[in-house]
Formats: sequence, structure tokens, C-alpha cells
Amino acid sequence: MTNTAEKYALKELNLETTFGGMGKEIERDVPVIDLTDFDQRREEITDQLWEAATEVGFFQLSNHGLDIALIKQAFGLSERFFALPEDAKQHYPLKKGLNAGWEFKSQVRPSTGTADDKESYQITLPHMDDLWPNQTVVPEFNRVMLDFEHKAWQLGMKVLSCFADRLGFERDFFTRAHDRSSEEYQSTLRLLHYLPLPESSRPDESIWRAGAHTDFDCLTMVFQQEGQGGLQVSPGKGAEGKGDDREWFSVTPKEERITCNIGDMLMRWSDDRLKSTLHRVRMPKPGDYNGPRYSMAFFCQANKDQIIQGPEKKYPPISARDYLLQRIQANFDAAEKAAEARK
Ligand SMILES: O=C(O)CCC(=O)C(=O)O
Ligand SMILES: [Fe+2]
Repeated sequence: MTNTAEKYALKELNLETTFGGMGKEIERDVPVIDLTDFDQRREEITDQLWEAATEVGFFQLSNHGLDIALIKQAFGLSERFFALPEDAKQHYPLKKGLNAGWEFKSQVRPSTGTADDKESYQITLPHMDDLWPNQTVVPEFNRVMLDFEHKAWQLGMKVLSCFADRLGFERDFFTRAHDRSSEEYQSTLRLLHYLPLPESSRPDESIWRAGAHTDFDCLTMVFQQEGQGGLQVSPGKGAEGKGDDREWFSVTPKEERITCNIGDMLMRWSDDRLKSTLHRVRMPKPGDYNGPRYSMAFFCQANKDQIIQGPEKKYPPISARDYLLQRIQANFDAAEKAAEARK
């Protein structure tokens, strides 16, 4: 690991630790990109994706071709999994550093120093031995999730191929960098369950369903359910507006749309042209729907053996393995520090 790489991570985290406050809520629309007739409209779609990714870092896809019935089926199975008793879920513990398995309220964010009020189950293909609930525990879970993971990957690669065109890489550059058949594969499908929040047991303001953060990966695709809002985005690079001055806007979930964002890995790979943007999931306010919230996120994260360096070589080369390890470690240290400071 190079010193420069280390500094890069810390620079990001120093910013992130200042973003735990509520901030101000503003109205803003997230760009919607229609993928109808993708092959014929490729250039126009690429222009729109590029503009959204360089300006906001967040966008939604419509007419994306991913079967809505499959998405609903995956949501149904995710609910069934999380409804298992705790001692059943304990058979699938999160494998540390491998993004595979189940965790409960364990993710502490540098921005807040508190654990997110959620549980999650991670699917990262090379590390799933012993982690699949079998046919009697959650019927069809394994088959449907593998199918869904594959389809999400295909769509992610389609979007990334547009960015490859614009960055001057070969069109299939990112597809090769996220090779699903490799042992080095580290893209992850994450099922999320944010716990219900009856008004009688509302936690204090320091608790978030997901504290403010940027994602570590290249491209995140978030699947959400209508009526289960809470995702908020803070536009702008970061230095401007800290704590309570910072502006946040809400993304409204729509069944037929997939919400996408650029992560830190692609920001680095594009020499900072594509923007990884801060986001969070807030608690329901009084009067909001306050039942459980389910979402699913697919993180396109380049294989461990891929070397990340942008066309303009703004940053030194680093393997995706080192990049991730260093981000996870730095994040962990910063979260510990933030948690310590709260005591
Ligand atoms: O649940 C959501 O809407 C967003 C989740 C998220 O940002 C994440 O898991 O990184
Ligand atoms: Fe995220």
C-alpha cells in the first residue's frame, strides 16, 4: 500500500466525519435516464449518463429491461430471510472483509459514530460456501438471488460500458474488470432491512437508518419499494457546507426505476471526473410511514486483481484489492474514533 493511497483515503474520511449533522433539506430532482432502445440510442444515453454522473453522481434508470417480476420476487425472498428467527440467521455470519453473510446493527459510520439501525445480508459469489439458507429454510432463495445478481450485473456493465466509451477505455473494459467467473470477483448484492420505527420507540437524532457516507465501489444500483423513502443525497464535492449548513435532497422510490450512484473507486478511475456523492437514509419523521424498509443494493466493485488508474494518471496505480482493504480499514478506524468521541 502506498502512502499516497493512504492519504487519499484519509482525505475522504476527514471530510466524511464532519457530515453527521441533520443539515438543510432542499427540493431537487434526480436525473432520470430512459434506456429504451439502448442499442439504437447509445450515444444519446451515454451523453445523459455522463452529464448526470459528472454533475450529481446520482441518477435513476427507467425502462432498464430488468424484469420487475424478478425484482419483486427477490424482495419477497429478502423479507422471508429477514423474518427468520435470530438464531437461524446466525448460521450465516458475515465473513469479515469478504462482504458475504448476515450482520445485525454492526455497521458504524465515521459520519455518526453510531451503528446503522439495520440488518443486512451480503452475497459475494466466491465466498458463499455455507452461507445459503437451504430449500427448507427459504425455498428458492439461492436460485432467485443468483439470477437476480446476474441480471443486476449485466445492467451495471451496460451502464459502465457507456462510461468506458467516454473515458477512452475499450467498451468492455469494465466488464472484464468485473469478471463474474473469477475468484477475484468482489461485486456484492446486499439485501437490506431497516427496522420498523413505531413513534413510541423513536431513537435520538444521532441514529440513522444509514449514516452519511459515500460508497467504495464503481457503480451502485439501489432497488427500493414505493412508499419506503428516506434516501437523501447531498450534492457538491464536500468542502462546502459542513454539518448543519449542508444541503440534502430526497430521492423518491418508484417501482419501475433503479436508483444509481457513482462510488469512490470509479471516481478515482475517472481522475475525479465522475462524482461519488454523499448520501444517507434518514429515519421517518412523525406522520411518515414508519414500518420496516427493505432495499437491495448491487455494488459493482472491480475484481481484486484489477489495477485502478485513470486515463490522465491523476493518482498512482493501485489494485482494487488494496484500494478496498485500505478503505475498509480507514473507515473502521475513523468509525472507532467517532464512536470513542461520543462517549
Ligand atoms: O437503502 C438505501 O436506499 C441506500 C443504501 C445505501 O446507501 C448503501 O447500502 O450503501
Ligand atoms: Fe450507499
